[in-house]
Amino acid sequence: MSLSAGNAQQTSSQDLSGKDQEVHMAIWGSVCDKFCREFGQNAYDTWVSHLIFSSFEGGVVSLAAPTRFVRDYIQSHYATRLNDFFKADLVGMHELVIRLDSSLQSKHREEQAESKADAQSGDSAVVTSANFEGSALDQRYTFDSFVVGKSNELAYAAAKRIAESDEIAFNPLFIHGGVGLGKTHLMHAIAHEIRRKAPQKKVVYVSAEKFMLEFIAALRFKDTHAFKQKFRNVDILMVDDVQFIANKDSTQEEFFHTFNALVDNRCQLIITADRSPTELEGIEERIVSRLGWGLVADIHPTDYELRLGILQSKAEANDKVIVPQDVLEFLAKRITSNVRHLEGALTRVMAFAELVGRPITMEMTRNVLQDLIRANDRKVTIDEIQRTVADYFSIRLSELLSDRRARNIARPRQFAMYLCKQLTNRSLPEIGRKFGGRDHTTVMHAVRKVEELKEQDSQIEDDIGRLMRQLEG
Ligand SMILES: Nc1ncnc2c1ncn2[C@@H]1O[C@H](COP(=O)(O)OP(=O)(O)OP(=O)(O)O)[C@@H](O)[C@H]1O
Repeated sequence: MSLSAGNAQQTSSQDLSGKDQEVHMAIWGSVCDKFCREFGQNAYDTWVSHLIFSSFEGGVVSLAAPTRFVRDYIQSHYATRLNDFFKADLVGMHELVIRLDSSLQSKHREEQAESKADAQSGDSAVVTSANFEGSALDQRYTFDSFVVGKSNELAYAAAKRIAESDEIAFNPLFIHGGVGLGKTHLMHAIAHEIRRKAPQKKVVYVSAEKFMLEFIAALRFKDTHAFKQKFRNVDILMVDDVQFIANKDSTQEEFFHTFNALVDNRCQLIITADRSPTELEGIEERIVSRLGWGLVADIHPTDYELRLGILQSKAEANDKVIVPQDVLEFLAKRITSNVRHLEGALTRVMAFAELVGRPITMEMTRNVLQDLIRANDRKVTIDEIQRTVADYFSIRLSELLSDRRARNIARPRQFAMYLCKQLTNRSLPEIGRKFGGRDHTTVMHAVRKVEELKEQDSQIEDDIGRLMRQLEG
């Protein structure tokens, strides 16, 4: 992971010295690295890159932020995870403090002014070619490196069509799917391909978060004209993770007008989100309906064959260590959560083998990946729970999901909701939606009811125990 401008290495030298400083710099670098992996380069560039590592004293890590806005945002959105990352690397660390250091402000302002001037001149620091503006593109994310399977073939075909065709076949292209399944990869691949084939076309790729931040900056600098110019004067606009603008009213207003202007001018829009347009919460209806105007392509969770294909292509791209086929198969079988974790697992095993200078074996893989394998083993899906509960009580799945209130159907339904809450990370509204669009209060009621029943009735406790073992086993 490359960290831009070497910011990860920034520390306040007056507080640290010699070997300590080296160690702390390395740890800060590793924390930034983990942050990038979890939240992405955009979030890093926008927020964490402005922090300075000040000190580590008496178990307290102190970071400095240049402005109150940056500090508060990081505090409320990322501090918990930063804290976890530090704790994993820094023995004896028990608290993270982010303080305001106004002496950093002038530097921060200079950087902002620079990037603003760059944006206006079309020569921003993150511009990667004459026709490309926005956030930096990852060079690895191309169509060639994207492995196609059943779960992503529609999104892949649509992305290819947009990259290769001069006509607008559908507008917008809306790609949605769970975390780490390749949405950003496909967007970058489109941008690379257009850059290669039609260098005269102007392409802007931006995360929805960056879109919002630039909009806020434009309002602050009273420069919305430049903002509009940048986002409306393009051939192709790509907005990644649009769910981010949920409940951000002014940004949605601006996004709405940008959307309309681009569609009116017959410019291509490509948008991604973690769920379908109709499932987006906190986004205005007029935007939701527009998001569904063109082609909505979803990327489903990967199947075994696709995971193995991805692993094989990544292993082949590495010429330093050989990864045996049984290890690839083992990973494809056991790491099912998402492609980012799958890649991370392979990278970890390869890095370990390279460091210790030994060939990769199954035993080494199991040892190195203990935690990941355990985390994946616990993963159960809502669909599996529904099927298992329906089978257990000998009712049809359609009955379980229906509105029927008869006790022999309603009770298993409550059991299934309870198990979803216990065995998955899904929120109550998400669980409700998977049970025929029920409200989150219904799920909450079911969870409480089953908890009560378990206390009162040993048969029910027994049933729940058996179902849990069946699902986890
Ligand atoms: N089909 C695939 N072939 C090859 N690599 C893939 C595939 N799908 C995902 N990846 C890789 O998995 C990683 C995560 O993908 P990406 O960042 O595109 O996910 P995402 O869907 O945008 O996730 P998020 O919702 O977190 O933004 C990337 O390194 C990407 O290259």
